Amino acid sequence: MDFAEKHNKANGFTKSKYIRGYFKKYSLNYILGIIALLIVDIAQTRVPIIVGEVIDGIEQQSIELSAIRSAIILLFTIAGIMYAGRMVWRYFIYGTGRSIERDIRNDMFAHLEKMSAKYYQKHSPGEVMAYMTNDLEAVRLALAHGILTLFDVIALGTITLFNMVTEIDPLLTLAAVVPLMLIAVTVRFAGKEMFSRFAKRQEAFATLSDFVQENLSGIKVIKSFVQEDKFIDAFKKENRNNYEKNIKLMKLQSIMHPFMQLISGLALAVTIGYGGYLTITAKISLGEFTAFIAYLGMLVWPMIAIGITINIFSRGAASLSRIEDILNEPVEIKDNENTSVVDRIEGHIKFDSLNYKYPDTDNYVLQNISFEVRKGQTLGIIGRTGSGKTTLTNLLLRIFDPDKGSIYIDGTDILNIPLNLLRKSIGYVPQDNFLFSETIANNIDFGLRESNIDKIRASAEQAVVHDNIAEFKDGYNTVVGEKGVSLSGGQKQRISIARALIKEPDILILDDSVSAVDTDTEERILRYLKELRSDKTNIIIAHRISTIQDSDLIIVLDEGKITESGTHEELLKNKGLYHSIYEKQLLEKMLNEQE
Ligand SMILES: Nc1ncnc2c1ncn2[C@@H]1O[C@H](COP(=O)(O)OP(=O)(O)OP(=O)(O)O)[C@@H](O)[C@H]1O
Repeated sequence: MDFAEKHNKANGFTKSKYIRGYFKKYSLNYILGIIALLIVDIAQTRVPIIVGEVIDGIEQQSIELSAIRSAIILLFTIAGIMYAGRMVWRYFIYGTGRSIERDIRNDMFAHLEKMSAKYYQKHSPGEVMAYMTNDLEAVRLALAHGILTLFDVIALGTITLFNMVTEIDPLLTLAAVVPLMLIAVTVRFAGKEMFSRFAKRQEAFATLSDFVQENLSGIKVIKSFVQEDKFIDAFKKENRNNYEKNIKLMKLQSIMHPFMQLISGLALAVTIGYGGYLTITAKISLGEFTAFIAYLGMLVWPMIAIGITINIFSRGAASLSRIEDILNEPVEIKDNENTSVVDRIEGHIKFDSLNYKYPDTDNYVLQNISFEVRKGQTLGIIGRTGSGKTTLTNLLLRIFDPDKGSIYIDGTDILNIPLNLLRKSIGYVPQDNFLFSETIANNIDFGLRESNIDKIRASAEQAVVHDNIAEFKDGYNTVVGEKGVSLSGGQKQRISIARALIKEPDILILDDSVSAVDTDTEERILRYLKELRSDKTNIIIAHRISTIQDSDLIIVLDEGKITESGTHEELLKNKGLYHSIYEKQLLEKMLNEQE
């Protein structure tokens, strides 16, 4: 991006409607902060004049002690004003930056919660996290530090230059300021490189952190495959990269800082040379000369800050546009004008010639799917891995919407059922049964949030996990470790089942949810389901025939198509895929029993 483009982007920052809404909301804070800043700048630029007058008085031996006392009192008063003023602007401007950052983060999170699975397929968690951290940070910097330096540069620069020109000498001002401008130009252009090196350093650090995090999560796998040395070497590489990026940044900083000091020194040399001459030839007084030197010191900061401010706004604008892209991303799966006023779901499901393919893929993973399950019936789904079973349930939950064909519940197209009602009416036990790092009770109560321990316990009993939970020292208050590490796979599965059962959903979906439990426990769970949910709809996906053989309807999925459907007995008679899976599993069982 070239200078002009970036400059336009800087304008873009304040032109953004979204950010202008926040400027408006916090306008009073900004106004108070800027007023405080102006007062500080005005007070600060009085100091050299007062000191200069005292010096002149002393030199000409015309000053009274009482005048020195008044000058000291005035200087103290100015120091007091500057102290209070700096506190005020810090509070209002930096505080407002933090407030807007908090508000934007809330906006982003609320919007991200509405985004569909399709969105997350295109945007990785790492990318989304970068928007929520690095980009937001860049925007906050513009909102706080950027605004502050912008006004400070204008106010302090103008007042100081005005005082130098009107109170001391215009030509001396020109002679001293020209070298100082080199600082502004240097910061502006070297600053671009500095930001780029800074971003690379951040990136290297983020990669390093991700590496450590993944390593720690997968430490058991690493150890069991004796891969520690490989990971140590890979870590060294990442760590070296991080070191190099830091050194690159440091190198530039170590060139820039002394260079700026050199330029300030040059400006001072010019001032002392030419200003000294003007003093000796009595064109300006000694007091004015010292005041001028003090002003020169005050001008260094605005010169540095011009470049910094432009860079901060450019970066802020680029980050803001990325954040706005997220906020403007349309919510794909939502209620629409055709949403009907249904307030209850009975559970009669009908798939009608449904087809689905994932975004950015060519093949339909579901083709021409049609079947019907009535309220009170259980549907069993079986099929090889990758045959489309999970996809089918995700379409029912509207995690995705179908490309062709429809799904009806109680005769209404699910696209027209209020989304909240649809999802509230379905108890879903996903294959990867994710648990939150909270207590077991809260994990089970997740969809209800009633904190009714009797209900929590009852659903844990139905999921045959109560006895396990009772054995834990803290029982239902046991906090599930990160990603459920303290629980076995089977326990996690059954807690997820309890979480679905507590909702007493009209439709229950178990996606391969009893695969990690032994057959006796599985039988007990299925028995409970039969007793408790005989008047509700159940969908059970399984790889084991024993899990689904009692279903009212079983469908066999193969490469996205229903190749067989019927009851267990009917399917066995068919002698198709179902029959061959059955035979295989029967043989496996017999062999296991013989062992
Ligand atoms: N998010 C996705 N993007 C692209 N393709 C996907 C996605 N999720 C699944 N697929 C593909 O869709 C097909 C069906 O996957 P699905 O998870 O529905 O199968 P499944 O029958 O549930 O498998 P399993 O028994 O292993 O759970 C597979 O070929 C899979 O690779």
